[in-house]
Amino acid sequence: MSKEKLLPETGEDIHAYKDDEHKQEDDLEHTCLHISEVKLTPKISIKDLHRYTDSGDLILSEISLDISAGSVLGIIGPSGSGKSTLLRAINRLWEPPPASVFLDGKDITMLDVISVRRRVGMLFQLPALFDGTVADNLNYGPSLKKEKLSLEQMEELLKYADLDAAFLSKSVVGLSVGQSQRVALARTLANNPEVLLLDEPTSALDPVSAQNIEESILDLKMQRGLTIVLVSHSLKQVQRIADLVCVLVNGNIVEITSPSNLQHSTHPMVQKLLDAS
Ligand SMILES: Nc1ncnc2c1ncn2[C@@H]1O[C@H](COP(=O)(O)OP(=O)(O)OP(=O)(O)O)[C@@H](O)[C@H]1O
Repeated sequence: MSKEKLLPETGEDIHAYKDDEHKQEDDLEHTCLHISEVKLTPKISIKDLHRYTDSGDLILSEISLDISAGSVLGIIGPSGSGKSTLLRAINRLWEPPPASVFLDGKDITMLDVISVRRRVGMLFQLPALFDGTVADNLNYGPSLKKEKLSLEQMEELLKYADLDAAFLSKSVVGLSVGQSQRVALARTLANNPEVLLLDEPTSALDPVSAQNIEESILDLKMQRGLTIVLVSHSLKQVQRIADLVCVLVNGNIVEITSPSNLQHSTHPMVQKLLDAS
């Protein structure tokens, strides 16, 4: 139906119509603003995060960065530069100062810690599994919510972790470090996290398994829309899979850039990392 046919005949009503039209435009503007605001809110936002040891030594200094939803942030830097400490702040493995780490715009110190850890899953460098079978381990998180994974779901989780379905009935005792690390990845994914924190997830893997895990990380981003923060010692790995690279040196961010731009960095540590890679 055309607008002309809808126009009322009296002047007063015309104003009413125009007001209505403006209201609709305003509503539309509001909706658009709302949608763009939602899109612009980073999944994780870190503002002036700092940490000192009990003896007053600096571990992290004034760290600020935003991580977009559905992206992979790679964190690299020399040993002891604060990478794991930064990662651990994001799911409150240590308590960051108030208003320094935000999840979907909410200060994580104001959220229930269990729900933060469910939404933000973490895979440790040396993961500890519970006694029992691989299936028991996968079901641990869901069982806390009185849920049980189907065989199909468990197989899918193992696939992301580059493990064969035959592992489900195996006891975790006797698994190699690399296999344990992959079971731990599947167990983390079983909680359906929105964010995945990975602390050197391929450090104990052979090159082929490492490549498969890298592909899984990209699948998790593309298929499940996960936001992923990856700490790695391999600059090449970060360049292969990250959307953004953050370089930490002595607890400070010295560079945040795209993987392709990293080579243009003038920071000596970045040059050193590039030369060594
Ligand atoms: N709870 C703590 N108490 C005292 N010192 C700490 C604590 N946590 C971390 N540190 C120190 O802070 C520094 C950064 O440690 P962190 O593990 O974050 O570094 P990293 O970059 O992940 O190192 P790596 O690459 O070797 O794993 C190190 O010097 C470490 O000894």
